[in-house]
Amino acid sequence: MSTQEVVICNHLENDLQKALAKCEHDKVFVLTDEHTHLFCLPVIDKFPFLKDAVEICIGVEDIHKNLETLAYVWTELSTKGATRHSLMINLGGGMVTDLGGFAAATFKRGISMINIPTTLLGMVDASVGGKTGINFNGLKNEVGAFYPADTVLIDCEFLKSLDRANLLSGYAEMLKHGLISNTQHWSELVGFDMGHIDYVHLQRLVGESIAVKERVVAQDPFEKGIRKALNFGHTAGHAFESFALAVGHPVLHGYAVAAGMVCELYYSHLRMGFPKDKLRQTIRFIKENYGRIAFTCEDYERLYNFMRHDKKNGTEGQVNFTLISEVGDIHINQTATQDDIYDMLDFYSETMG
Ligand SMILES: NC(=O)c1ccc[n+]([C@@H]2O[C@H](COP(=O)([O-])OP(=O)(O)OC[C@H]3O[C@@H](n4cnc5c(N)ncnc54)[C@H](O)[C@@H]3O)[C@@H](O)[C@H]2O)c1
Ligand SMILES: O=C(O)C(=O)C[C@@H](O)[C@H](O)[C@H](O)COP(=O)(O)O
Ligand SMILES: [Zn+2]
Repeated sequence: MSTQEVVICNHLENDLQKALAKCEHDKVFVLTDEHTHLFCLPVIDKFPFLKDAVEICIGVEDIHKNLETLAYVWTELSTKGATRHSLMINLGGGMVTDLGGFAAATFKRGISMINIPTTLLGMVDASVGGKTGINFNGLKNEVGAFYPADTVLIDCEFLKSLDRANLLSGYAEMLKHGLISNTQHWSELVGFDMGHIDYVHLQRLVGESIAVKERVVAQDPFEKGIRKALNFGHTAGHAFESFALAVGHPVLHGYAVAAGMVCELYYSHLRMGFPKDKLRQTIRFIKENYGRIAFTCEDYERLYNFMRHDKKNGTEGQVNFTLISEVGDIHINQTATQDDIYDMLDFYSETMG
């Protein structure tokens, strides 16, 4: 996989101009969604070097991360003169960078791409590392490609217009990075006051979080092994997310991952001896900030069936998890039975009230 440059910006206009100069291109397309069109596009569309850029705007949130939207983006590229030498700027959260990334990966077999993430989740996770894709057949990220952006530009100024729920959603992935990295980073994250956000402190934590992700991706870009650490909380989390979407009460990705981490930390404690005090402290933080995902024991089989589609599963049809025996001590390819999974769901329901 080609290398990707992540730039923490101190002057977005200059940094974007440099990133564009690195990729020879004939035409620039800017992908936005209806919110980033309003809140974020005005920051960049005044840059003189973007005066001829063509905007493609799509609907918001995961309900639009689908084949129909992807086909719309392909159509816009095709009819508005994109060539193999065109360049796409994805300006948005993970939904835009995932779908836009997959559009860029596939249009004429691949055009250049720059990510400008505008959500916390986009900055610390989705825009970095090359996973792109769409939801399909009711399943999260069922179709996609590894296709890293040439450059990722991080400008935390965009966070000023982001609502609290989406800040928390991104923070859940930061907490995941804490759990898979080191106790000091984890401890700072669970001690952070989400009630009164200190943006200067948050910006430093963003930089550290991106570094955790970059380190893991550099070791295993195609998720053959250790990259599965970045999927901690996602076997259960994606099942919650797909289930919530299917029953018509979508939840934000990070909220589903936070719930998934409760289940998978509990199982890490049972199977791997993850320490009880850290389990309690992490769950307390999640309970206070994220509340509970709604499901009953009648839904267990459906949730289990979603987990059977997880990409980390082996060939034998078992459900695989990434577990941790301590903060930063990662155990990939850990199988759980259907009973184990029902036990995790019982634990979640009892603990989260
Ligand atoms: N590729 C990866 O490695 C990876 C990692 C994590 C998550 N994801 C995917 O990312 C998606 C979630 O991304 P997300 O949480 O960024 O959600 P999102 O992209 O849906 O954005 C959340 C909301 O915030 C709005 N928004 C974006 N920037 C804004 C700003 N600066 N000000 C105001 N509003 C703004 C969006 O329009 C949207 O309504 C999911 O599809 C998830 O599966 C991918
Ligand atoms: O970058 C990775 O690797 C991740 O797993 C990051 C996750 O936070 C992210 O949600 C990713 O999109 C999940 O991918 P999937 O392969 O489980 O669909
Ligand atoms: Zn995720």
